[in-house]
Amino acid sequence: MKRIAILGSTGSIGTQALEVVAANPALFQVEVLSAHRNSALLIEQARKFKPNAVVVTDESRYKEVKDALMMLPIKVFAGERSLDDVVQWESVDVVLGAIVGFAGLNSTLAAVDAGKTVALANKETLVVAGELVMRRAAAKNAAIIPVDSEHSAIFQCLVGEDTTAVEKVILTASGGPFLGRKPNYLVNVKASHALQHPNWSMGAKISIDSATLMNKGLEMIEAKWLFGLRDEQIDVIVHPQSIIHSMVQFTDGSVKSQMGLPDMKLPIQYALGFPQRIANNYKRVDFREHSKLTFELPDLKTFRNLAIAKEAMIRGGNAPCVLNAANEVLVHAFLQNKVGFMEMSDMIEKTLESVPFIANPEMDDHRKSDAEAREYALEYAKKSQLSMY
Ligand SMILES: NC(=O)C1=CN([C@@H]2O[C@H](COP(=O)(O)OP(=O)(O)OC[C@H]3O[C@@H](n4cnc5c(N)ncnc54)[C@H](OP(=O)(O)O)[C@@H]3O)[C@@H](O)[C@H]2O)C=CC1
Ligand SMILES: CC(=O)[C@@H](O)[C@H](O)COP(=O)(O)O
Ligand SMILES: [Mn+2]
Repeated sequence: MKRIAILGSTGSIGTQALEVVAANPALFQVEVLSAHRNSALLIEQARKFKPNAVVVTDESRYKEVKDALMMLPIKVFAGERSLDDVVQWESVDVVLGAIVGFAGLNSTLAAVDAGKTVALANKETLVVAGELVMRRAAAKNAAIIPVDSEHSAIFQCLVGEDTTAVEKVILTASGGPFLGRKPNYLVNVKASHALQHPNWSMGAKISIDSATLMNKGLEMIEAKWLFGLRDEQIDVIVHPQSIIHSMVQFTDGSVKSQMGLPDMKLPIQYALGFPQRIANNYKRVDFREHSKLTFELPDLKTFRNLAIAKEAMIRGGNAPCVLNAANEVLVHAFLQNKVGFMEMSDMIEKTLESVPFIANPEMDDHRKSDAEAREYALEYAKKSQLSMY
Protein backbone atom coordinates (compact mmCIF):
# COMPACT_ATOMS: atom_id res chain seq x y z
CA MET A 1 0.00 0.00 0.00
CA LYS A 2 1.47 3.37 -1.05
CA ARG A 3 0.50 6.43 0.97
CA ILE A 4 0.21 9.43 -1.30
CA ALA A 5 0.32 13.18 -0.85
CA ILE A 6 -1.58 14.82 -3.71
CA LEU A 7 -0.53 18.45 -4.04
CA GLY A 8 -3.05 20.29 -6.19
CA SER A 9 -5.82 17.74 -5.64
CA THR A 10 -8.52 20.12 -6.88
CA GLY A 11 -7.00 20.53 -10.36
CA SER A 12 -7.26 18.52 -13.54
CA ILE A 13 -4.36 16.20 -12.65
CA GLY A 14 -5.31 16.09 -8.96
CA THR A 15 -8.91 15.02 -9.58
CA GLN A 16 -7.84 12.38 -12.09
CA ALA A 17 -5.26 11.09 -9.61
CA LEU A 18 -8.07 10.66 -7.09
CA GLU A 19 -10.00 8.64 -9.67
CA VAL A 20 -6.94 6.38 -10.00
CA VAL A 21 -6.70 6.04 -6.22
CA ALA A 22 -10.43 5.29 -5.92
CA ALA A 23 -10.10 2.56 -8.54
CA ASN A 24 -7.17 0.93 -6.71
CA PRO A 25 -7.99 0.92 -2.97
CA ALA A 26 -5.68 -2.04 -2.32
CA LEU A 27 -2.70 -0.17 -3.79
CA PHE A 28 -3.11 3.46 -2.81
CA GLN A 29 -4.20 5.46 0.20
CA VAL A 30 -4.45 9.24 0.39
CA GLU A 31 -2.29 10.66 3.16
CA VAL A 32 -2.44 14.36 2.25
CA LEU A 33 -4.55 16.53 -0.03
CA SER A 34 -3.81 20.13 -0.93
CA ALA A 35 -5.77 22.88 -2.65
CA HIS A 36 -5.27 26.60 -3.08
CA ARG A 37 -8.67 28.32 -3.35
CA ASN A 38 -11.19 25.60 -4.13
CA SER A 39 -12.11 24.90 -0.52
CA ALA A 40 -15.50 23.39 -1.41
CA LEU A 41 -13.94 20.65 -3.54
CA LEU A 42 -11.14 20.08 -1.02
CA ILE A 43 -13.73 19.51 1.73
CA GLU A 44 -15.66 17.10 -0.48
CA GLN A 45 -12.46 15.19 -1.35
CA ALA A 46 -11.40 15.05 2.30
CA ARG A 47 -14.78 13.61 3.35
CA LYS A 48 -14.53 10.95 0.67
CA PHE A 49 -10.84 9.94 0.92
CA LYS A 50 -10.30 10.61 4.64
CA PRO A 51 -6.65 11.71 4.45
CA ASN A 52 -4.53 12.22 7.53
CA ALA A 53 -4.17 15.91 6.61
CA VAL A 54 -5.29 18.60 4.20
CA VAL A 55 -3.48 21.82 3.34
CA VAL A 56 -5.21 24.87 1.98
CA THR A 57 -2.49 27.18 0.72
CA ASP A 58 -4.72 30.25 0.44
CA GLU A 59 -4.91 31.06 4.14
CA SER A 60 -8.19 32.96 3.79
CA ARG A 61 -9.92 29.57 3.22
CA TYR A 62 -8.56 27.95 6.38
CA LYS A 63 -11.49 28.60 8.71
CA GLU A 64 -14.04 27.31 6.23
CA VAL A 65 -12.10 24.06 5.72
CA LYS A 66 -11.30 23.64 9.42
CA ASP A 67 -14.94 24.13 10.43
CA ALA A 68 -16.23 21.76 7.77
CA LEU A 69 -13.86 18.94 8.79
CA MET A 70 -14.14 19.55 12.55
CA MET A 71 -15.87 16.25 13.31
CA LEU A 72 -13.36 14.16 11.34
CA PRO A 73 -9.87 13.03 12.43
CA ILE A 74 -8.22 15.13 9.70
CA LYS A 75 -5.51 17.68 10.42
CA VAL A 76 -6.04 20.97 8.63
CA PHE A 77 -3.13 23.27 7.77
CA ALA A 78 -2.92 26.56 5.90
CA GLY A 79 -0.24 28.32 3.87
CA GLU A 80 2.46 27.30 1.43
CA ARG A 81 4.99 26.49 4.18
CA SER A 82 2.70 23.74 5.49
CA LEU A 83 3.11 21.91 2.19
CA ASP A 84 6.87 21.80 2.68
CA ASP A 85 6.30 20.21 6.11
CA VAL A 86 3.72 17.56 5.24
CA VAL A 87 5.57 16.20 2.21
CA GLN A 88 8.43 15.28 4.53
CA TRP A 89 6.32 13.17 6.87
CA GLU A 90 7.41 9.59 7.47
CA SER A 91 3.88 8.48 6.57
CA VAL A 92 4.15 9.82 3.00
CA ASP A 93 5.56 7.38 0.43
CA VAL A 94 4.87 9.24 -2.82
CA VAL A 95 4.30 12.94 -3.47
CA LEU A 96 2.25 13.81 -6.55
CA GLY A 97 3.28 17.32 -7.63
CA ALA A 98 0.18 18.59 -9.42
CA ILE A 99 0.25 22.28 -8.48
CA VAL A 100 0.40 24.56 -11.50
CA GLY A 101 3.33 26.91 -12.10
CA PHE A 102 6.26 28.23 -10.06
CA ALA A 103 4.05 27.81 -6.96
CA GLY A 104 4.81 24.07 -7.07
CA LEU A 105 8.58 24.43 -6.86
CA ASN A 106 9.15 24.73 -3.09
CA SER A 107 7.06 21.70 -2.16
CA THR A 108 8.68 19.57 -4.86
CA LEU A 109 12.10 20.54 -3.55
CA ALA A 110 11.03 19.79 0.02
CA ALA A 111 9.87 16.32 -1.06
CA VAL A 112 13.11 15.72 -2.96
CA ASP A 113 15.19 16.87 0.00
CA ALA A 114 13.31 14.37 2.18
CA GLY A 115 14.24 11.61 -0.28
CA LYS A 116 10.62 10.98 -1.32
CA THR A 117 9.50 9.45 -4.58
CA VAL A 118 7.98 12.31 -6.55
CA ALA A 119 5.42 11.72 -9.29
CA LEU A 120 5.89 15.00 -11.09
CA ALA A 121 3.23 16.70 -13.21
CA ASN A 122 4.34 20.24 -12.33
CA LYS A 123 6.70 20.72 -15.29
CA GLU A 124 7.42 24.34 -14.34
CA THR A 125 9.51 23.02 -11.42
CA LEU A 126 12.02 21.51 -13.85
CA VAL A 127 11.80 24.40 -16.30
CA VAL A 128 12.72 26.90 -13.59
CA ALA A 129 15.26 24.91 -11.60
CA GLY A 130 15.86 21.61 -13.37
CA GLU A 131 19.58 21.46 -12.70
CA LEU A 132 19.13 22.18 -9.00
CA VAL A 133 16.16 19.83 -8.53
CA MET A 134 17.88 16.90 -10.29
CA ARG A 135 21.13 17.54 -8.40
CA ARG A 136 19.30 17.48 -5.05
CA ALA A 137 17.25 14.44 -6.06
CA ALA A 138 20.46 12.55 -6.89
CA ALA A 139 22.01 13.59 -3.56
CA LYS A 140 19.00 12.28 -1.61
CA ASN A 141 18.26 9.29 -3.83
CA ALA A 142 14.79 10.68 -4.50
CA ALA A 143 13.17 9.19 -7.59
CA ILE A 144 11.35 11.59 -9.91
CA ILE A 145 8.80 9.75 -12.04
CA PRO A 146 7.28 11.93 -14.77
CA VAL A 147 3.53 12.31 -15.09
CA ASP A 148 3.56 14.62 -18.12
CA SER A 149 2.35 12.34 -20.93
CA GLU A 150 5.35 12.84 -23.25
CA HIS A 151 7.87 12.29 -20.46
CA SER A 152 5.98 9.30 -19.16
CA ALA A 153 6.20 7.89 -22.70
CA ILE A 154 9.95 8.50 -22.86
CA PHE A 155 10.43 7.08 -19.37
CA GLN A 156 8.50 3.95 -20.36
CA CYS A 157 10.59 3.60 -23.55
CA LEU A 158 13.76 3.83 -21.48
CA VAL A 159 12.93 1.18 -18.87
CA GLY A 160 15.50 -1.61 -19.25
CA GLU A 161 17.57 0.35 -21.79
CA ASP A 162 21.16 1.49 -21.61
CA THR A 163 20.68 5.27 -21.53
CA THR A 164 24.05 5.84 -23.23
CA ALA A 165 22.46 4.26 -26.32
CA VAL A 166 19.92 7.07 -26.64
CA GLU A 167 20.51 9.15 -29.78
CA LYS A 168 17.60 11.52 -29.28
CA VAL A 169 14.08 11.86 -27.96
CA ILE A 170 11.22 13.05 -30.13
CA LEU A 171 8.48 14.89 -28.26
CA THR A 172 5.13 14.78 -29.99
CA ALA A 173 2.96 17.93 -30.04
CA SER A 174 -0.71 17.93 -30.94
CA GLY A 175 -0.37 21.41 -32.48
CA GLY A 176 -3.21 22.60 -30.24
CA PRO A 177 -6.49 24.20 -31.34
CA PHE A 178 -4.78 26.54 -33.83
CA LEU A 179 -2.74 24.06 -35.83
CA GLY A 180 -2.29 25.41 -39.38
CA ARG A 181 -3.51 28.91 -38.47
CA LYS A 182 -1.49 31.99 -39.41
CA PRO A 183 -0.84 35.30 -37.56
CA ASN A 184 -3.61 37.22 -39.34
CA TYR A 185 -6.12 34.79 -37.78
CA LEU A 186 -4.38 34.42 -34.43
CA VAL A 187 -4.27 38.15 -33.62
CA ASN A 188 -8.00 38.05 -32.93
CA VAL A 189 -8.38 34.74 -31.04
CA LYS A 190 -9.82 34.84 -27.54
CA ALA A 191 -9.19 32.68 -24.49
CA SER A 192 -12.49 30.82 -24.81
CA HIS A 193 -11.32 29.46 -28.17
CA ALA A 194 -7.70 28.85 -27.12
CA LEU A 195 -8.93 26.80 -24.16
CA GLN A 196 -10.54 24.23 -26.47
CA HIS A 197 -7.76 21.66 -26.82
CA PRO A 198 -8.54 19.12 -29.55
CA ASN A 199 -7.47 16.00 -27.60
CA TRP A 200 -6.95 16.69 -23.91
CA SER A 201 -9.07 18.19 -21.16
CA MET A 202 -6.65 20.13 -18.93
CA GLY A 203 -6.35 23.13 -16.63
CA ALA A 204 -6.50 26.63 -18.12
CA LYS A 205 -2.80 27.49 -17.96
CA ILE A 206 -1.50 24.39 -19.73
CA SER A 207 -4.32 24.62 -22.29
CA ILE A 208 -3.15 28.09 -23.33
CA ASP A 209 0.45 26.84 -23.35
CA SER A 210 -0.60 24.08 -25.74
CA ALA A 211 -2.31 26.61 -28.00
CA THR A 212 0.83 28.80 -28.20
CA LEU A 213 3.22 25.77 -28.33
CA MET A 214 4.92 27.12 -25.21
CA ASN A 215 3.92 23.81 -23.64
CA LYS A 216 6.25 21.99 -26.02
CA GLY A 217 9.04 24.44 -25.26
CA LEU A 218 8.58 23.86 -21.54
CA GLU A 219 8.54 20.12 -22.21
CA MET A 220 11.87 20.30 -24.08
CA ILE A 221 13.45 21.84 -21.00
CA GLU A 222 11.68 19.33 -18.75
CA ALA A 223 13.05 16.45 -20.87
CA LYS A 224 16.55 17.87 -20.81
CA TRP A 225 16.73 17.66 -17.02
CA LEU A 226 14.66 14.55 -16.44
CA PHE A 227 16.67 12.42 -18.85
CA GLY A 228 20.05 14.19 -18.74
CA LEU A 229 20.00 15.08 -22.45
CA ARG A 230 22.04 17.53 -24.50
CA ASP A 231 19.97 20.26 -26.18
CA GLU A 232 20.54 18.80 -29.65
CA GLN A 233 19.13 15.43 -28.52
CA ILE A 234 15.61 16.86 -28.15
CA ASP A 235 13.33 17.12 -31.18
CA VAL A 236 9.68 18.09 -31.55
CA ILE A 237 7.27 16.76 -34.16
CA VAL A 238 3.63 17.71 -34.56
CA HIS A 239 1.38 14.66 -34.37
CA PRO A 240 -2.20 15.97 -34.28
CA GLN A 241 -3.81 12.67 -33.24
CA SER A 242 -1.99 12.44 -29.83
CA ILE A 243 -1.83 8.65 -30.01
CA ILE A 244 1.97 8.44 -29.98
CA HIS A 245 2.91 10.20 -26.76
CA SER A 246 6.62 10.52 -27.62
CA MET A 247 9.52 8.47 -28.95
CA VAL A 248 13.11 7.54 -28.25
CA GLN A 249 15.58 6.96 -31.07
CA PHE A 250 18.56 4.78 -30.18
CA THR A 251 22.09 4.73 -31.62
CA ASP A 252 21.25 1.69 -33.79
CA GLY A 253 18.44 3.65 -35.47
CA SER A 254 15.64 1.82 -33.66
CA VAL A 255 12.76 3.98 -32.50
CA LYS A 256 10.56 3.07 -29.54
CA SER A 257 7.31 4.85 -28.83
CA GLN A 258 4.60 4.62 -26.23
CA MET A 259 1.04 4.87 -27.53
CA GLY A 260 -2.38 5.07 -26.03
CA LEU A 261 -5.56 7.09 -26.12
CA PRO A 262 -5.12 10.61 -24.74
CA ASP A 263 -6.11 10.00 -21.13
CA MET A 264 -3.98 11.40 -18.30
CA LYS A 265 -5.16 8.71 -15.90
CA LEU A 266 -2.73 6.39 -17.67
CA PRO A 267 0.52 8.31 -17.01
CA ILE A 268 -0.76 9.20 -13.54
CA GLN A 269 -1.38 5.57 -12.57
CA TYR A 270 1.93 4.53 -14.18
CA ALA A 271 3.84 7.08 -12.08
CA LEU A 272 2.00 6.24 -8.85
CA GLY A 273 2.31 2.51 -9.40
CA PHE A 274 5.88 2.38 -10.73
CA PRO A 275 7.54 -0.09 -11.03
CA GLN A 276 4.27 -2.02 -11.07
CA ARG A 277 2.13 -1.73 -14.21
CA ILE A 278 -1.47 -1.72 -12.98
CA ALA A 279 -4.20 -3.42 -14.99
CA ASN A 280 -7.29 -1.35 -15.80
CA ASN A 281 -10.25 -1.46 -18.12
CA TYR A 282 -9.87 1.97 -19.73
CA LYS A 283 -10.80 2.19 -23.40
CA ARG A 284 -8.11 0.66 -25.64
CA VAL A 285 -6.73 2.09 -28.89
CA ASP A 286 -8.62 0.69 -31.86
CA PHE A 287 -6.22 1.28 -34.75
CA ARG A 288 -9.06 1.06 -37.26
CA GLU A 289 -10.39 4.27 -35.70
CA HIS A 290 -6.90 5.81 -35.87
CA SER A 291 -5.78 4.63 -39.27
CA LYS A 292 -3.98 7.90 -40.03
CA LEU A 293 -1.14 8.84 -37.72
CA THR A 294 0.47 11.93 -39.26
CA PHE A 295 3.57 14.00 -38.56
CA GLU A 296 4.71 17.47 -39.55
CA LEU A 297 7.22 20.09 -38.45
CA PRO A 298 6.02 22.81 -36.05
CA ASP A 299 5.48 26.27 -37.58
CA LEU A 300 8.06 28.17 -35.56
CA LYS A 301 7.48 31.45 -37.40
CA THR A 302 3.86 31.61 -36.30
CA PHE A 303 4.16 29.88 -32.93
CA ARG A 304 7.25 31.75 -31.80
CA ASN A 305 6.99 30.62 -28.18
CA LEU A 306 8.48 27.25 -29.06
CA ALA A 307 11.54 28.87 -30.69
CA ILE A 308 11.92 31.32 -27.79
CA ALA A 309 11.75 28.51 -25.23
CA LYS A 310 14.32 26.47 -27.14
CA GLU A 311 16.64 29.47 -27.20
CA ALA A 312 16.19 29.90 -23.43
CA MET A 313 16.99 26.21 -22.92
CA ILE A 314 20.22 26.56 -24.93
CA ARG A 315 21.14 29.80 -23.14
CA GLY A 316 20.63 28.07 -19.79
CA GLY A 317 21.29 29.77 -16.43
CA ASN A 318 18.24 31.72 -15.25
CA ALA A 319 16.82 32.14 -18.79
CA PRO A 320 14.26 29.30 -18.46
CA CYS A 321 13.17 30.69 -15.08
CA VAL A 322 12.60 34.13 -16.63
CA LEU A 323 10.83 32.56 -19.60
CA ASN A 324 8.51 30.66 -17.27
CA ALA A 325 7.67 33.66 -15.09
CA ALA A 326 6.93 35.89 -18.08
CA ASN A 327 4.79 33.16 -19.60
CA GLU A 328 2.80 32.68 -16.37
CA VAL A 329 2.04 36.41 -16.17
CA LEU A 330 1.10 36.70 -19.85
CA VAL A 331 -1.06 33.58 -19.92
CA HIS A 332 -2.91 34.95 -16.91
CA ALA A 333 -3.34 38.29 -18.73
CA PHE A 334 -4.50 36.55 -21.92
CA LEU A 335 -7.06 34.54 -19.96
CA GLN A 336 -8.44 37.87 -18.72
CA ASN A 337 -8.43 39.32 -22.24
CA LYS A 338 -5.75 41.86 -21.26
CA VAL A 339 -3.18 40.91 -23.92
CA GLY A 340 -3.55 39.41 -27.38
CA PHE A 341 -2.54 35.89 -28.38
CA MET A 342 0.29 36.98 -30.67
CA GLU A 343 1.57 39.64 -28.27
CA MET A 344 2.58 37.07 -25.68
CA SER A 345 5.72 36.00 -27.60
CA ASP A 346 6.97 39.59 -28.03
CA MET A 347 6.47 40.31 -24.34
CA ILE A 348 8.22 37.12 -23.24
CA GLU A 349 11.13 37.96 -25.50
CA LYS A 350 11.35 41.50 -24.10
CA THR A 351 11.27 40.14 -20.53
CA LEU A 352 14.14 37.78 -21.36
CA GLU A 353 16.12 40.78 -22.62
CA SER A 354 15.30 42.82 -19.50
CA VAL A 355 16.23 40.49 -16.62
CA PRO A 356 20.00 40.23 -15.97
CA PHE A 357 21.47 36.86 -16.95
CA ILE A 358 22.78 34.58 -14.19
CA ALA A 359 24.89 31.67 -15.43
CA ASN A 360 24.74 29.35 -12.41
CA PRO A 361 21.64 30.24 -10.41
CA GLU A 362 20.88 28.81 -6.99
CA MET A 363 17.44 28.91 -5.37
CA ASP A 364 17.67 32.54 -4.22
CA ASP A 365 18.65 33.60 -7.75
CA HIS A 366 15.63 31.76 -9.15
CA ARG A 367 13.32 33.49 -6.67
CA LYS A 368 14.80 36.88 -7.56
CA SER A 369 14.72 36.23 -11.31
CA ASP A 370 11.13 34.99 -11.09
CA ALA A 371 10.03 38.12 -9.23
CA GLU A 372 11.89 40.50 -11.56
CA ALA A 373 10.56 38.75 -14.66
CA ARG A 374 7.00 39.02 -13.35
CA GLU A 375 7.42 42.77 -12.86
CA TYR A 376 8.76 43.32 -16.37
CA ALA A 377 6.16 41.07 -17.99
CA LEU A 378 3.36 42.90 -16.21
CA GLU A 379 4.80 46.24 -17.29
CA TYR A 380 4.84 45.07 -20.94
CA ALA A 381 1.34 43.63 -20.60
CA LYS A 382 0.07 47.00 -19.42
CA LYS A 383 1.22 48.51 -22.71
CA SER A 384 -1.06 46.23 -24.71
CA GLN A 385 -3.93 47.94 -26.50
CA LEU A 386 -6.24 45.41 -24.88
CA SER A 387 -4.94 46.24 -21.43
CA MET A 388 -7.29 47.69 -18.85
CA TYR A 389 -4.89 47.45 -15.93
N1 LIG B 1 -3.89 18.80 -16.89
C1 LIG B 1 -3.14 17.98 -17.59
O1 LIG B 1 -3.65 17.11 -18.31
C2 LIG B 1 -1.65 18.07 -17.50
C3 LIG B 1 -1.04 18.92 -16.59
N2 LIG B 1 0.32 18.94 -16.48
C4 LIG B 1 0.94 19.83 -15.50
O2 LIG B 1 0.39 19.54 -14.23
C5 LIG B 1 0.30 20.74 -13.43
C6 LIG B 1 -1.15 20.90 -13.00
O3 LIG B 1 -1.92 21.14 -14.13
P1 LIG B 1 -3.52 21.12 -14.10
O4 LIG B 1 -3.98 20.04 -13.20
O5 LIG B 1 -3.96 21.17 -15.49
O6 LIG B 1 -3.81 22.55 -13.43
P2 LIG B 1 -5.17 23.06 -12.75
O7 LIG B 1 -5.20 24.51 -12.95
O8 LIG B 1 -6.31 22.25 -13.20
O9 LIG B 1 -4.93 22.74 -11.20
C7 LIG B 1 -3.94 23.39 -10.49
C8 LIG B 1 -3.89 22.96 -9.05
O10 LIG B 1 -2.88 23.74 -8.38
C9 LIG B 1 -3.51 24.45 -7.27
N3 LIG B 1 -2.87 25.75 -7.17
C10 LIG B 1 -3.01 26.80 -8.01
N4 LIG B 1 -2.24 27.84 -7.59
C11 LIG B 1 -1.64 27.44 -6.46
C12 LIG B 1 -0.76 28.07 -5.53
N5 LIG B 1 -0.34 29.34 -5.69
N6 LIG B 1 -0.32 27.35 -4.49
C13 LIG B 1 -0.72 26.06 -4.30
N7 LIG B 1 -1.56 25.41 -5.12
C14 LIG B 1 -2.01 26.09 -6.20
C15 LIG B 1 -4.98 24.55 -7.63
O11 LIG B 1 -5.75 24.74 -6.46
P3 LIG B 1 -7.24 25.40 -6.48
O12 LIG B 1 -7.93 24.86 -7.70
O13 LIG B 1 -7.84 24.88 -5.21
O14 LIG B 1 -7.12 26.87 -6.48
C16 LIG B 1 -5.20 23.20 -8.30
O15 LIG B 1 -5.35 22.21 -7.33
C17 LIG B 1 0.81 21.87 -14.34
O16 LIG B 1 2.15 22.12 -14.07
C18 LIG B 1 0.64 21.31 -15.74
O17 LIG B 1 1.57 21.86 -16.66
C19 LIG B 1 1.12 18.15 -17.25
C20 LIG B 1 0.57 17.32 -18.18
C21 LIG B 1 -0.86 17.22 -18.39
C1 LIG C 1 -1.47 15.73 -21.63
C2 LIG C 1 -0.16 16.39 -21.69
O1 LIG C 1 0.86 15.85 -21.37
C3 LIG C 1 -0.12 17.77 -22.21
O2 LIG C 1 1.11 18.37 -21.95
C4 LIG C 1 -0.37 17.63 -23.66
O3 LIG C 1 0.74 17.05 -24.21
C5 LIG C 1 -0.68 18.90 -24.29
O4 LIG C 1 -0.72 18.71 -25.63
P1 LIG C 1 0.14 19.52 -26.68
O5 LIG C 1 1.00 20.51 -25.97
O6 LIG C 1 0.93 18.49 -27.41
O7 LIG C 1 -0.92 20.18 -27.50
MN1 LIG D 1 2.58 17.01 -21.98
